[in-house]
Amino acid sequence: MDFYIHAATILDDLSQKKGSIKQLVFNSKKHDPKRTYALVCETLKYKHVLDEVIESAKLLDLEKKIKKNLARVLVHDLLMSKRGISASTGLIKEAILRHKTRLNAEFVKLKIRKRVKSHEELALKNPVTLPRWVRINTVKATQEEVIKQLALTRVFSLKEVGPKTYYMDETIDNLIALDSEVSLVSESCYQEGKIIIQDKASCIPAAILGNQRQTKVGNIIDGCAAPGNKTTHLAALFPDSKIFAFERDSQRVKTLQKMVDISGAQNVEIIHGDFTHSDPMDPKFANVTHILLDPSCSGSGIVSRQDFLLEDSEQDVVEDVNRLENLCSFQSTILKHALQFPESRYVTYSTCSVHRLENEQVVCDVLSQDSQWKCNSLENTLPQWEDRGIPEYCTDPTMAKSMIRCVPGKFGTIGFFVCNLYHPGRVGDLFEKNMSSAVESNAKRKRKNKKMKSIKRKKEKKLEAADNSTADATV
Ligand SMILES: C[S@@+](CC[C@H](N)C(=O)[O-])C[C@H]1O[C@@H](n2cnc3c(N)ncnc32)[C@H](O)[C@@H]1O
Repeated sequence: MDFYIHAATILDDLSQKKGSIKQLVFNSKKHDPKRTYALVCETLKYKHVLDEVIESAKLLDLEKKIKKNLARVLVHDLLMSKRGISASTGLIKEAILRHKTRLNAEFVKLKIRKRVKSHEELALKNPVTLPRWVRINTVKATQEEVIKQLALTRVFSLKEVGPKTYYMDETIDNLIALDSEVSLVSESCYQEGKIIIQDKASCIPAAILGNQRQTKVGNIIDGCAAPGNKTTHLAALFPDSKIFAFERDSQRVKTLQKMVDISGAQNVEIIHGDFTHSDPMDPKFANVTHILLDPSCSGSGIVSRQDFLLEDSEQDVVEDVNRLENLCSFQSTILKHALQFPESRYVTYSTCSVHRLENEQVVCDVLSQDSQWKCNSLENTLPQWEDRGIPEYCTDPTMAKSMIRCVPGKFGTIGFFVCNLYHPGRVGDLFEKNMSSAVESNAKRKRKNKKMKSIKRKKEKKLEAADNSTADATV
């Protein structure tokens, strides 16, 4: 019975907003966490059904010693698990079993009322299902090869994606969306590194950096690299550059190495160490022109597959402000460091957080102390992406245009933030360039219009003259 009491305590803690399901289950070493996790999630999935059955059977009125969450987990297993309640006989189990017939009858009545045959049809459905985003690793394969190997048929909108179909993303090259339920781990093209499972939002930083080629492209730094999604993306986009991939955590370095090996990238040098301790003046980095910085963050943008199980009030776990402030200070330090490399021209800063403190605020704080770096233009920062930084969070609202926000669940992505920075002293002023090119094309258009008008006028004059001569002839 201890197992059920423990699962009920997790449900109590969830309603008191003490943490997420995963945190509460896996931080506590009690019992088998996987089994507890499964029972907690299943109970939440059927909470509305269980509550109705418990209420109709008057279980809590008749068994005053049993609390609501304990009743929920036990009734769940009694009615919905093939094994029933897996606990040795005792007072609590006996109390529930006394009402077995009544509980079963109420459950059958409810199914008839709801016109369903199986209890699975009564489960709460996840309203936010993200597709399975897959990046085709062009180091090893082409789109055509992968699509043929996975035997997929193309559909033309995200909504249409289902089993055995794919949607070709229009924002990021070589990115496809598959059915959210698809499992790819046993597919040979996954095992061979031809495809990389990577959320669309997470592909944006390397894609933006890949477009910054207005001046020379030298080597690249990925300051916070493991597990290596963005490193391998950079390796594919910049085959002629060396990618220096920093990772300070020894376990995660191993994962990074594995991912780089499987991706087939030959241009990555992994550096096991703290990026903030690297020396920007080291001759090794003298030719670094592009930097991708994706530091540790609160992860508040990550859409958990279980979030929908909690009511809004339970989900709203108050973020520890101290923790956010510490992260913000670390993120500012690491971004400041990234801006010190003497030849670097372009830096993207990204997080999978939705918090101002880790996003706009970090960028604004750092730029307020370094006048040499600026926010890049909208034209150079995926202009077609609708959701930008939040102007009210920026010291200068125009900065928000060089920022991208991905709203969790919208357009099939997790919550994400990217800012695109550049060094005008090394590449020239891109705003001025864009402005002058805009002025130039405006002037061109005016010249063209003038020319067209004068051609038209000449033609009209000719016609008039012809008309006049005809009229003359007729008179
Ligand atoms: C958000 S994850 C990076 C994810 C990665 N960019 C990807 O797309 O797969 C942050 C990583 O940075 C590492 N990290 C944090 N601080 C670091 C530092 N000062 N130097 C190097 N690595 C650091 C963490 O250990 C973690 O692996």
